[in-house]
Amino acid sequence: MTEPLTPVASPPANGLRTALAWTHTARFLTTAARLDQLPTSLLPEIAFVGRSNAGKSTAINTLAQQRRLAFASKTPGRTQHINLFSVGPKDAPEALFADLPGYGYAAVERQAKLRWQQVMADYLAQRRNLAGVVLLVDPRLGLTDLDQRLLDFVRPRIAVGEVKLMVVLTKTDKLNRAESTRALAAAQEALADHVTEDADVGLLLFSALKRIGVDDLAASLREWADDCRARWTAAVAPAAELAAEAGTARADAAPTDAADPATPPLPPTDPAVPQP
Ligand SMILES: Nc1nc2c(ncn2[C@@H]2O[C@H](COP(=O)(O)OP(=O)(O)OP(=O)(O)O)[C@@H](O)[C@H]2O)c(=O)[nH]1
Ligand SMILES: [Mg+2]
Repeated sequence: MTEPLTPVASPPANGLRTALAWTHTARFLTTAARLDQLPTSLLPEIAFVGRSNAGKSTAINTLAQQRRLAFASKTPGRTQHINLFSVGPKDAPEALFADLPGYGYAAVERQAKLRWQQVMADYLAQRRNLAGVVLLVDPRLGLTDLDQRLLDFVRPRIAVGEVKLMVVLTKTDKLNRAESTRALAAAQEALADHVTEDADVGLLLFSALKRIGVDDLAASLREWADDCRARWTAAVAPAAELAAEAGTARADAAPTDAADPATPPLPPTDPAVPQP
């Protein structure tokens, strides 16, 4: 039986504090204009996606408790690269956040739109260490066709639980209680298709301005990262034992994004190292 989609529940207060302390460690790692320019990483990566101006960069800044870590702006289309941030101890990062360019901004010329659509499609379908997608949605617009098309790129990975999904309704400071309730119900309905037995799909009311949902989002992202690392370690441990028994080295086994995306990534044994 498929569980109905309910808004995420808050974990205990001490868990929230440690999760926020964890997201506060976010720092810039690198930027890339194309998928093949992104460093291969063995760390769980969490992508922030959504329409232009939805509040992706602001959400990252709020989680990081920094004003200008990710470049937020009133002008839509500001983020034009994939920007990566590492999270966790400096000498042993535990996850990456990826701020992706927004879509749906009318003034972007057609060629640029098509190019970015391809980058996003490739990223969502092929990025091997992708652990979760945070889809930021302006509740006054709801989930649009573009949002659904974006989700379609990653739908098979969400359906089997390989990639988790959190839909964050942003700027709820602009809504009254009744509007928030309606927005939640509409999003639940729009997401119904993605809720399968194995999928991990969450829904959250959020405001960077009023700090609504910030703690809960931090807690979910931390849990995703921990869960992913544990799963990857468990998946690889038997293979590593066999390899050790057979005396084979595993140094050449690092995942690449060109490889079969269905194969689970290897566990993060090393911090993310940008590669040329
Ligand atoms: N009232 C309110 N405004 C917000 C909130 N979050 C973001 N904004 C504003 O929305 C605008 C867009 O925010 P960004 O974070 O730059 O949006 P983005 O999704 O990164 O946009 P692109 O980089 O163009 O894709 C800025 O003016 C933010 O100040 C919020 O929670 N409440
Ligand atoms: Mg941005």
